[in-house]
Amino acid sequence: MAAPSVTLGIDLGTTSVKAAVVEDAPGDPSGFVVLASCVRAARAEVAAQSAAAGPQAQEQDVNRIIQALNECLAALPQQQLRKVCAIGVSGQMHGILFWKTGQGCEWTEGGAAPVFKPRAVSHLVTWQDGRCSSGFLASLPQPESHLNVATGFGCATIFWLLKNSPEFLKSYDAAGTIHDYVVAMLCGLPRPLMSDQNAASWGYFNTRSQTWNLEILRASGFPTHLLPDIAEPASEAGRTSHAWFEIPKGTQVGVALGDLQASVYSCMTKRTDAVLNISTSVQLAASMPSGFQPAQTPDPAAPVAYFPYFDRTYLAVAASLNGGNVLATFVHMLVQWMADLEVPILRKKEYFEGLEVEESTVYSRMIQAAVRQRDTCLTITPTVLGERHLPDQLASVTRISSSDLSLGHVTRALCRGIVQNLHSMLPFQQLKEWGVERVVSSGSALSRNEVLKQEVQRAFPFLVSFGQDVDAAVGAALVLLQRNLNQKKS
Ligand SMILES: Nc1ncnc2c1ncn2[C@@H]1O[C@H](COP(=O)(O)OP(=O)(O)OP(=O)(O)O)[C@@H](O)[C@H]1O
Ligand SMILES: O=C(CO)[C@@H](O)[C@H](O)[C@H](O)[C@H](O)CO
Repeated sequence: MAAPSVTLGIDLGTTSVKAAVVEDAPGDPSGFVVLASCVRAARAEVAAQSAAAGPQAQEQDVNRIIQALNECLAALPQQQLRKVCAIGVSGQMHGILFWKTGQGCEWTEGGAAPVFKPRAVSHLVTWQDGRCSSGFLASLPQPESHLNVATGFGCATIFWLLKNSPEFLKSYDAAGTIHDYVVAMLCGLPRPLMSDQNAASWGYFNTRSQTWNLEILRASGFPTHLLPDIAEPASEAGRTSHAWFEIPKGTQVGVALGDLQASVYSCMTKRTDAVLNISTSVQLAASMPSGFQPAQTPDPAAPVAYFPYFDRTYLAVAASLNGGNVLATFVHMLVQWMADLEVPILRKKEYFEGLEVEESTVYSRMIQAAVRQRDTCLTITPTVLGERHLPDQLASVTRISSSDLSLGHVTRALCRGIVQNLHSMLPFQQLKEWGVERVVSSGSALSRNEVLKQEVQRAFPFLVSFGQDVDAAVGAALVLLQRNLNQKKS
């Protein structure tokens, strides 16, 4: 049998959903070609289901995420989808949604294309959720894991719901990340499967033994039946239970990856590469030598964490919570100010409190202004979400002089601040000590922002090569493609 070579990759990000159709190309230097790709904004933010979650809550409507996914699939060339033999999925890590087994979705096959729609599902409580205060986290049992537990991690969210909304939890009997949910729905899985990459991102998971901390969790009354079964990342989760767009029923679907690992996989070609991804958040990752094992107890103050990669290897990662989302917050603030001041400009597509504003126009004007403003003394520490190792250190602006207040100055200072904040977490010189020779970058917040690119070039003591904006989707496809090719060879 021919190895499946046309593979669909999907990345369910915080801001956008991306899809890419990738084919094996032995003649190409990279070994593959991207036949087609598509990105759609999810615009999924919603008010929290529980009022007790407070203003720090961050939830997304799963219907809107799946709608963006459907729009992506509909926009891809249907004749290429017909050739898809395998589907790899990745997405925003740490977050959690709940559903009722057997009722998580409904398939409609009568319309233009067969699709599934979410049914008995909760909102997705995302990795940006801030409902678990430092005090609440300190009250939780100590995990038996090298990774600490932070707000926005699936298990912390379950603990919070157990305390504040126990009735809500009783309405559901399955849980997963958004990408685990999509895999479970595509295959009609009775119980969701989760890779160690995503399990580690929920907390209370031991990567060495590949098991959840069941005893510790049970002793605290945690509903352990909500924890998914563990399986190798990109191993076969199942086969599509229905035709999906033009993708045939019975197509192989891989166990979902974390978006961090998928982005890294798409562009780390050598062990001496480090990967810088700037999308909604930022990650700077370098691979640890095989055999490396992180210390078995978490260090809550450490800005660098070790995330499981493939084949029991680890990535050393500075995962900053403050990346493109900081620029997005600034854009929302400007738009809100324009609405408050009733400035009748930029009337086009998006509604904001009655005023229609095209956000992409705001992005392009502020980026152009900062391209012209090549330097600034204005200093912005952009940590509006805090950091996992410093949750209470919020953003600040210093060295404000009356000559440095233009849009160009502020945008340049914001972009510089994002890069400097990352540098404070993992000094770039450290990469050299780890043997890194080159930095490859990914993420659309970077690929679409010339000023951010300039600041990256300025700060890194390396050549930085810039990638495309659908990297995690390409990575999700590639892992599966290469796994299938290797299985064919062996
Ligand atoms: N028109 C634009 N021009 C430049 N940058 C933009 C524009 N629109 C959004 N952005 C930036 O892109 C970021 C989102 O990037 P991206 O679409 O890669 O996110 P994502 O893949 O959903 O994120 P993640 O993978 O972290 O979940 C926004 O936070 C914002 O900073
Ligand atoms: O940015 C994300 C989602 O859009 C996250 O999944 C990050 O990848 C994650 O927070 C981080 O990289 C690891 O903690």
